[in-house]
Amino acid sequence: MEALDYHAEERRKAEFNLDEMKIVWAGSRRNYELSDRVARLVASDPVFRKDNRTMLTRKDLFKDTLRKAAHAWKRIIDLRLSEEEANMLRSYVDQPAFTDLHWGMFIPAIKGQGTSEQHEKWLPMAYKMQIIGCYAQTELGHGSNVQGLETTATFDPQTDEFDLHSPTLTSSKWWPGGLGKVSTHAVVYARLITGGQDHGVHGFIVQLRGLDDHLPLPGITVGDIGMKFGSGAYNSMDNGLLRFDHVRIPRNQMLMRVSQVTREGKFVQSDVPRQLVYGTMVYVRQTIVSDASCALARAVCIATRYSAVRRQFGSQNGGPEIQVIDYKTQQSRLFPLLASAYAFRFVGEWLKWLYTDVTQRLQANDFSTLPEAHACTAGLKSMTTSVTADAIEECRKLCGGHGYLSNSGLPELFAVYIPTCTYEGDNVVLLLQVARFLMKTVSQLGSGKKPVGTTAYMGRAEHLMQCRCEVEMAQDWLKPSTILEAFEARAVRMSIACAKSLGKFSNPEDGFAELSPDLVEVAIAHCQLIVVSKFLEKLQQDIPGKGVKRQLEILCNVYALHLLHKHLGDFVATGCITPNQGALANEQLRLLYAQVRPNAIALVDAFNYTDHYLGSILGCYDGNVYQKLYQEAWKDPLNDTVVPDGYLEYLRPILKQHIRTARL
Ligand SMILES: CCCCC/C=C\C/C=C\C/C=C\C/C=C\CCCC(=O)SCCNC(=O)CCNC(=O)[C@H](O)C(C)(C)COP(=O)(O)OP(=O)(O)OC[C@H]1O[C@@H](n2cnc3c(N)ncnc32)[C@H](O)[C@@H]1OP(=O)(O)O
Ligand SMILES: Cc1cc2nc3c(=O)[nH]c(=O)nc-3n(C[C@H](O)[C@H](O)[C@H](O)COP(=O)(O)OP(=O)(O)OC[C@H]3O[C@@H](n4cnc5c(N)ncnc54)[C@H](O)[C@@H]3O)c2cc1C
Repeated sequence: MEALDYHAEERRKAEFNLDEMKIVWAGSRRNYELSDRVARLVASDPVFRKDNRTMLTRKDLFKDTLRKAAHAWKRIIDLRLSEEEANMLRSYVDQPAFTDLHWGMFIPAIKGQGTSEQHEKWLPMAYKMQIIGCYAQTELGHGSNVQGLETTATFDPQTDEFDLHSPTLTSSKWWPGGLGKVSTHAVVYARLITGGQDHGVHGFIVQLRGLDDHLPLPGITVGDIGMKFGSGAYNSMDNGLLRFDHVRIPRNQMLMRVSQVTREGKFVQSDVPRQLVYGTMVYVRQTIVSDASCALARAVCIATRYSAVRRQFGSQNGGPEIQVIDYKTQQSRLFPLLASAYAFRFVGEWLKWLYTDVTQRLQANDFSTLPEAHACTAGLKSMTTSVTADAIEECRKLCGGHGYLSNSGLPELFAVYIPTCTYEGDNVVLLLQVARFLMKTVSQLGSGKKPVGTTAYMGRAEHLMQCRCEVEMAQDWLKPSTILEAFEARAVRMSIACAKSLGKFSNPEDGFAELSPDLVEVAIAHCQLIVVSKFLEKLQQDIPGKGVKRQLEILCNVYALHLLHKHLGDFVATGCITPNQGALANEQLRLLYAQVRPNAIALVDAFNYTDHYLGSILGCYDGNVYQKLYQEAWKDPLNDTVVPDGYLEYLRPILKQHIRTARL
């Protein structure tokens, strides 16, 4: 008998080839097949069960994380999975763990900042997980201001060692994931001091725990920093604290690609830019952008499927009520998020390409594209995570009361996701980095230096400062060149206006501080332009499959026009469009929502998420929401007994007292 599918009718409405869309979402047929296979592997393995996660105590949750990580490692070895498949497997296990930091930061830090001898020594052990590492940069007193870190690494020429020390309480390392209970090693960021001179922050490989007994080595104090936001969620991670009391490490454990310390204690700065010490952050920021599309897609999948099942009001002649997805307000809140998920997917793909390109150039000692790579990763990390965090909460509201239930999957997704707005660079701090980059680009416009890459549009500032939007009818907003020019003109006009205001200050740094809220808006406008332009570029590609390209065009227009509507103030105030053209964009947006509507369920099916990964009753593939909610309620431990524990001690006396009082 065929399984019941409450979404069958919705699925029939789709106007495009779903299989081809799945391939577009995955990036290629190969990626799709790999990811599909690995997702099913995880979903069918009882060790990776996660439906009881939010009920566990911290200790049980942590042990469960260790168990899953060990089991994942066993599967990776047994099935001889490639590095790519192993990464997919860990992400489908969907439980933050020390392994994220080991593979995601410790190894990349050694790869990016270590010399070839250091690679040979450390990487094989790390790849086999004979050592487990973390990334220990942030301290109790400083996270954003990396140059303000206080831990010291003082070179002792007598012994050819560094002496690592935590001179103050605020110099205690605080937050590194995997540090609290697991890591045997860390890349520690500390101020390098030779011959009494401070050379700024550098990375050092430091062993923290014994490889036989797991006990902290002498001079090391290490532990977990405590419970974090929400239940389950990021509490599976042992974010840690760490103090050094004159811990000695050999000289060759300083990561020496960027600068070296010789046997005599001489500091040598190579011609590699010192910013490469920050290289691991650039790498992780790039991965965070792709992860944002996954998290956003997950929330949107849940809210879309549930919105098609949920009915409220409007029954006619005893017929069914209206599906809430048919309310225009629901569509105007949901469909831009659906479009954003696709937009972030494509910009994530492009950013991966940019990162690969900059890495290849760095290997060939070409550092020219590093500033742009930094600005793009910082800006897009900031923009996509802020949007996604807000979107998860919006999706919860789109699911009404049931969205607040833990088994909707949304509360835990929110709790696990929101720290992305803070870690790997606070989002505002990162946008200010983008703004600095933009102001520098504007200041060089007159110098004959042609802006390239994502700032190439600034080279057409003269035209963009005075161009007029030619939209006369709603459908004129469907022209890609019209959309692009509006976004370019808005970004350049906001940048130049800010640069002019900055010029009024005698001290540019004072100006930058004073105007920082405006500068953040400039950075956002620039990042939105990047996302819109990369979506439009994607549509230039040959995209096979019936109706697939058409759907993507609709989503791209929804993405761009909803931003235009949301930031209408910017577009009108800078004179890029008139208020009437803004109204036409909104009119077009409504028409686009109607075109998305019949395809909405298929567009979230294209994410190809298993029910296991989604972890949501409201988002389950078959849409059998009510029955599952009802069954699930009875599984709650509170329902193990009919009369709750504590009744005799606390409830009964009150109830009885009430009777006595009533009798008085
Ligand atoms: C749900 C399941 C999840 C599963 C995930 C699975 C896998 C994912 C894989 C990996 C992810 C792994 C784990 C994820 C989880 C948690 C990880 C969290 C880890 C952390 O959380 S780890 C700590 C991160 N902590 C920060 O993120 C600190 C932020 N703070 C900074 O980053 C800097 O401190 C800054 C930039 C604010 C100021 O720094 P500053 O004061 O020294 O610099 P200043 O402003 O003076 O700039 C001087 C010149 O350097 C240029 N410049 C700056 N940065 C550059 C860079 N990165 N590259 C190239 N150039 C750069 C400038 O553009 C300028 O250039 P110019 O001179 O040309 O203008
Ligand atoms: C879950 C989680 C995991 C983490 N994992 C790791 C890890 O593995 N390794 C590691 O080293 N670190 C880790 N961190 C630390 C993280 O990288 C830092 O918390 C982050 O970089 C933000 O720095 P901060 O805490 O100093 O924030 P602060 O800089 O103190 O931010 C506080 C406020 O000040 C504002 N602010 C700060 N500077 C400026 C400025 N110049 N201009 C305007 N506003 C400003 C910010 O916008 C923010 O609103 C983790 C953090 C979390 C939450």
